Amino acid sequence: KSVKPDYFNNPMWPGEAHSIKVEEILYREKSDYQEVLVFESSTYGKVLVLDGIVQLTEKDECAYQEMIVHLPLCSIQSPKTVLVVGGGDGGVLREVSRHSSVEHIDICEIDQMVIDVSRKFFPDLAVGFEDSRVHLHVGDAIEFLKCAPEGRYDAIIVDSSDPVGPAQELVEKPFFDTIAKALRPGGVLCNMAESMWLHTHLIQDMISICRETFKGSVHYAWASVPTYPSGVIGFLLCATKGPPVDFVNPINPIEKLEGANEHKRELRFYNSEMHSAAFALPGFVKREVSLL
Ligand SMILES: NCCCCCc1nc2ccccc2[nH]1
Repeated sequence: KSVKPDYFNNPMWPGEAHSIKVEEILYREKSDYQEVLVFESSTYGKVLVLDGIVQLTEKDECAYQEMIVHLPLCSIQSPKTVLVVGGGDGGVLREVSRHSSVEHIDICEIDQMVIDVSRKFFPDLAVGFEDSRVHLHVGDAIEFLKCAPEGRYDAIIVDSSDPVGPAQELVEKPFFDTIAKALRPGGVLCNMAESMWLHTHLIQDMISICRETFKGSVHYAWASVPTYPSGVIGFLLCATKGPPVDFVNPINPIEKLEGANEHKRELRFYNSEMHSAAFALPGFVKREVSLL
């Protein structure tokens, strides 16, 4: 008899499970790293699921992709070299390419299957790979960053899956050390930083590591993503020692960027007001997560 999976027994959000109505399974294979699933939902468009965890849906991916990219890139004057860790669906690349000051984009994604699946089922995200500034490296970001030249990047964006299994190392101190080394002085890091409703301990751990590693500033922002557990996702923003970075008031507002809103599809979530508002935190977060 088939054993019903215990939906409530999962490491990231024990005791809760989320359901989206499936109209049709479009793809389901195991890569060398994870199970890759794509299905047509009845109300959120196509959905990408890795090892049972929703990574994105066509309806609300804009919130995550736009915020994780423009929160860092609009916080520095003229970003030129950018590294994307993960992000194999291409959505982050689509957003980075809105910035005409950017000259070189490296992306390091470990799973070729995610790239292939995105190209086939999520053309509006995979369009990011078509930009001539993009240089794709399929492999482990831990190794990639160990070999990265010192001070190479203005911005590094870590679009990882959850720190369970292979991505666990992406929230540990050695990895943050390699990131700090690869960033120029006053360079910025933005990485996915879980949910303030569910993971304040993990967020605190990450902030403590980052405060040690990035002598500059460390900030926490968040956005509403309805198909993520608890309905929100957080972002950790760090700046290396150097010209001070004001994350809350964008020095390089997207509204002033020529062509940022036309090509690739207009912005659907991010703007400078959402940027500043994203750093406003509830009382319980201020108490549980010390950002000083
Ligand atoms: N590259 C996609 C990043 C999101 C992965 C899935 C996910 N969704 C989340 C919601 C709350 C906390 C952690 C989460 N992790």
